[in-house]
Amino acid sequence: MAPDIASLFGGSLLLAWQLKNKRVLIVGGGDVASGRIESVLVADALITLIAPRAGLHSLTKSFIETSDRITYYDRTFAGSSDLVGVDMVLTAIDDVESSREICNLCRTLKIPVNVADIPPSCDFYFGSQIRSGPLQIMISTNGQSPKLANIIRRRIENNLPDNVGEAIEKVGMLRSKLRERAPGVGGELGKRRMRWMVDVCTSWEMEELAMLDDEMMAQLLDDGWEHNAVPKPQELGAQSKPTRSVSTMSEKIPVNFLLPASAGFIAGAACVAFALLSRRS
Ligand SMILES: C[C@@]1(CC(=O)O)C2=NC(=C\c3[nH]c(c(CCC(=O)O)c3CC(=O)O)Cc3[nH]c(c(CC(=O)O)c3CCC(=O)O)/C=C3\N/C(=C\2)[C@@H](CCC(=O)O)[C@]3(C)CC(=O)O)/[C@H]1CCC(=O)O
Ligand SMILES: NC(=O)c1ccc[n+]([C@@H]2O[C@H](COP(=O)([O-])OP(=O)(O)OC[C@H]3O[C@@H](n4cnc5c(N)ncnc54)[C@H](O)[C@@H]3O)[C@@H](O)[C@H]2O)c1
Repeated sequence: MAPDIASLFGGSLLLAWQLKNKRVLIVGGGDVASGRIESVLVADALITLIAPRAGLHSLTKSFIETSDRITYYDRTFAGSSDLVGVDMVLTAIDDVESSREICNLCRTLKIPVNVADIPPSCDFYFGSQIRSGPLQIMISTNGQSPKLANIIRRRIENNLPDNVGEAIEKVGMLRSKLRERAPGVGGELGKRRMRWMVDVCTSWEMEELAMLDDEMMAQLLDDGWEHNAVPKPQELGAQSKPTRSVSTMSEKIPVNFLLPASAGFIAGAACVAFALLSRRS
C-alpha cells in the first residue's frame, strides 16, 4: 500500500545507532546520568564521564568502579577541549545555562548532543527501553509524554512472549550458518536464501524457534535448505524446554549484560544491583 504522504511529518527518525568503541562524553553524574551510562554501556561504547565526585549517584559510582570502558574526571565541564575526539555528547546536569553552552559548542562542532530535559537542545531524544537478548524496543512519544512512554513500555512488556529474545538469537545463528553454506551477496542465491528464512520464521512458532540447537539447525539446513523445503520442528525431534524472560533497562537487566567481565566486576555488580533496585521507576 502506498504511504499516506500527507501524514509524513512531525516525527523523528528511529534507528539502532551503532556505538561500539565510539567515544561518548557524559557530563553529570546524578540519577539521570547513571541511566545514560547504562544505555551507552550496553552499546559497547567508550565513555568519558565528567562530574564532580561530590555529586555522584551511588549507581554512577558503581559503574565507574566496575567498568573498564569508563574514563572518569572528577571536575566540571571545561569547554571545547573536552569535546576533542568525541562522537556523541549526553549532558544530565542541574545547571541549565551550562547545559545550553555545552549544546551550542556541540552544534558548532557538529557533535550529536542530548541535553536531558531540554528538548530544543537535543539532536535526539532518549526513550523508554525494553531489551531481551538482541531484541531492543524503544517507546518514544517524541517529547510529548515521557511518563506515558514508561506506562506503554510496561504494557508491551506484559504482552511479549517469554522466549522472544532466545528465538531471535537462534534465528540469528541459523542465518549465519545458512550464509556459511550458501555465501555471497545478492543475485538468485540471495533471493532464495531470503525466501527460505522468511518461510522458516513464518511456519515455526516463536517457542519452537527458541528451542533450536546446533544439531537441529544442521538438520534443518540439510533436510530443509538443501531440498528447498521447511520441515516442521517435530520432524527434527524438537521437545519443549524452559524459557527465558524479557528485561527492561534499569530494572531487570542482568548487570553482566552491560559490563565486560573484568576484574572487580563481582564486587561492583552487587552494589549496582542494589542501586538498580532503589532507582526511580
Ligand atoms: C523515556 C525517558 C528515557 C530516559 O530519559 O532515559 C525520558 N524521560 C523519562 C522519564 C521522565 N522524564 C520526566 C518525567 C516526569 C513526568 C513527565 O513529565 O512525563 C519522567 C517520568 C518519571 O520520572 O517517571 C520529565 C521530563 N522529561 C523531559 C522533560 C522536558 C520537556 O518535556 O519539556 C521533562 C519535564 C521537566 C519539567 O517538567 O520540568 C524530556 C525528555 N524526556 C525524555 C525521555 C525525552 C522524550 C521521550 C519521549 O517523549 O518519549 C526528552 C524530550 C529528552 C530526553 O531527556 O531525552 C524516561 C522514562 C524511562 C522509563 O521509565 O522507561
Ligand atoms: N530526561 C529525564 O528522564 C529526566 C528525569 C528527571 C530529571 N531530568 C533532568 O536531568 C538533569 C539531571 O537530573 P539528575 O536528577 O541526574 O540531577 P542531579 O542533581 O542528581 O545530578 C546532577 C549532576 O550534574 C553534575 N554537574 C552539575 N554541573 C556540572 C558541570 N558543569 N559539569 C559536570 N557536572 C556537573 C552534578 O555534580 C551532579 O552529578 C536535571 O536537569 C533534571 O531536571 C531528566
